[in-house]
Amino acid sequence: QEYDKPAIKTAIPGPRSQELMAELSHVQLTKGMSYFVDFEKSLGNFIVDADGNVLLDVFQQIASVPLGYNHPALVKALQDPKNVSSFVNRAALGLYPPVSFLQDLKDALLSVAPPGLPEVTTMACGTCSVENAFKLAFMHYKAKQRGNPEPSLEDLTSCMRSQAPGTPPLTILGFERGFHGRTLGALSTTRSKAMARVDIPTFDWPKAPFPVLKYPLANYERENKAEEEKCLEMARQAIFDSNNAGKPVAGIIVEPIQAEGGDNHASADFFKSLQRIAKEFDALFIVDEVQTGCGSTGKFWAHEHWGLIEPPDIVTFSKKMLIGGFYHRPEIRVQQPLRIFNTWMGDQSKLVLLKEVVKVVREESLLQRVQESGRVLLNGLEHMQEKYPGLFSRARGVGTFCAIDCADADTRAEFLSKMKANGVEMGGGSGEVSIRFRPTLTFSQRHADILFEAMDKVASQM
Ligand SMILES: Cc1ncc(COP(=O)(O)O)c(CNc2csc(C(=O)O)c2)c1O
Repeated sequence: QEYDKPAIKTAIPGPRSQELMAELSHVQLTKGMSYFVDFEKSLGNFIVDADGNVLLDVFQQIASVPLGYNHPALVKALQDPKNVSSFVNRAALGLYPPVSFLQDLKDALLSVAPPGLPEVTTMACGTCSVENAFKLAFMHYKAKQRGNPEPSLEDLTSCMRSQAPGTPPLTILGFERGFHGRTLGALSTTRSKAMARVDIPTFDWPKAPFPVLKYPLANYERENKAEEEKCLEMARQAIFDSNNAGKPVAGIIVEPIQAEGGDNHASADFFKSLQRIAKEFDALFIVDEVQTGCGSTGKFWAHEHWGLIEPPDIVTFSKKMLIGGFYHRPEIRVQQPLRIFNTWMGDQSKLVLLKEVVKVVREESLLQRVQESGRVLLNGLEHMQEKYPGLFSRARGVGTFCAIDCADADTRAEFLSKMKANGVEMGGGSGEVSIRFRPTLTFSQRHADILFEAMDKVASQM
C-alpha cells in the first residue's frame, strides 16, 4: 500500500543526498541531478529520497513509470522462478531470441498495438527507436525509388564513400519545439532546447512550426483553426522546397503532444491533415509516442484520439512501455537481415515486466481511471488559474497528460522548488514556462487532493 501523504523532514536535496552527490561528483557530472532516491522505500505514486523525505511524484522518472514504484505485480514477476532466466541472460534478440519471444511480444506489445499496426521491432530506448524508424523510412524510400528492395552494386560501392546513390540526400520533416532524442539523426529533429544541439553536427533537415493554440479552446476556435492551417501550409511548403532542392523528404515525424517543447497540443484535424500531406508527398507518417504512449492520455496511444482513417506508418514508443521500439505497417518491414539491428534489440526482461503492466492496466481498467483522474486534474488546474491569474494560464491536457503555464521561467522555477519543499515532485517543466504533469496510470482523486492542497498553499505564498 502507498503512503498516506508526503512527509518532508529536510531541505531537498538533504544532507545524505548532498553527501552522495559529492562522492559521485568525483566520477561524473552531478549538476543536473535533483536528489538521490531510496527506490526500496518508494511506493506507488510516492517517491522517497535518501534523507527519508516522502514526496507525491507526478513526474515519475521523466514520465517513464507506468504503475508507480515497486508495484506488487512487477515485484511478483521478478520472484517467479520461470522469469529468472530472462533477467539473468540478456538475449541478443536479433540473432538468438528465447523460445518465449513471440508469445512475450504478443502478450506485452501486440496485445496493445495501435490499431492497424500488426508488426513490431523492439529497441532499448526512445532515441534508438526514433533513429531506427528514420532508417526504416530511408530504406523504404530507396527500395521504392529503385523498384527493388535490394541495393544495387553502385549503391553498395558509393555508400562506402558516403556518396549518392548509396548514401542518399534524404531528409525527415520535423517540427519546431519537437523532441525526438539526442543521437545525431534523432537530434536533427529535436528542436526544444539549444543545449541539446549546440556543438553537435546535425543534418540540416526541413522543419515547420507547430501550432501555438490559445486557451480556453472553446473561445478561440477560429484563431486556432487558422493557426493550424498556417502550420500545415508551412509544412507542405517545406516538403515541397526540400524535394525540389534534391533533398527528398522520406518521412514526417510528429508528437501527438510536444512533451518537451512546452506541452503543445493540436486538433485531430491537424494530424489528419498532416497524414494527408505525408501521403501527398509519398513520405512516411511517423508518430512519436515515446512520451504520450501507454495510456496517459486516456487511450493506450494518444494518436487514437484522432480517429485516423488509416494507421500511421510507424509509431515509436519507450518510457512507460519499459522497453523501446516501434510498430509499423507490414509493407514497410525491412527486407534484409542485420540492417535494423543492434546487439540486444531491447531487453527480454522488460517484456516480462511489460506483460504484467498490460495485465494490470486491463484488470484494473486503468485507462478509465486515467480519463476520470484526468478530468479531476484538468478541472483543478482550471480552478488554479482562475484563483491565481497572475501566476497561471493555459491549463490544458488530455487524460492526465496535463500542463499549465507560469507567468515566466523564474516564476516556474520558484514554484517547482517550493512544491518540492511542500512534498510534491513535478520535474523541471516543459518548454520555457510550462509545468507538466506525468503521473502514473494509478493516479487518483486522493493524489489530486494532495497535489492541489500543495499547489494552493504554494501559490498563495507567491
Ligand atoms: C517524444 C520523445 N521522443 C523520444 C525521446 C527519447 O527517448 P529516450 O532516448 O530519452 O528514451 C523522448 C525522451 N524524453 C525526454 C524527456 S527529457 C529528455 C532529455 O533527454 O532531456 C528526453 C521523448 O519525449
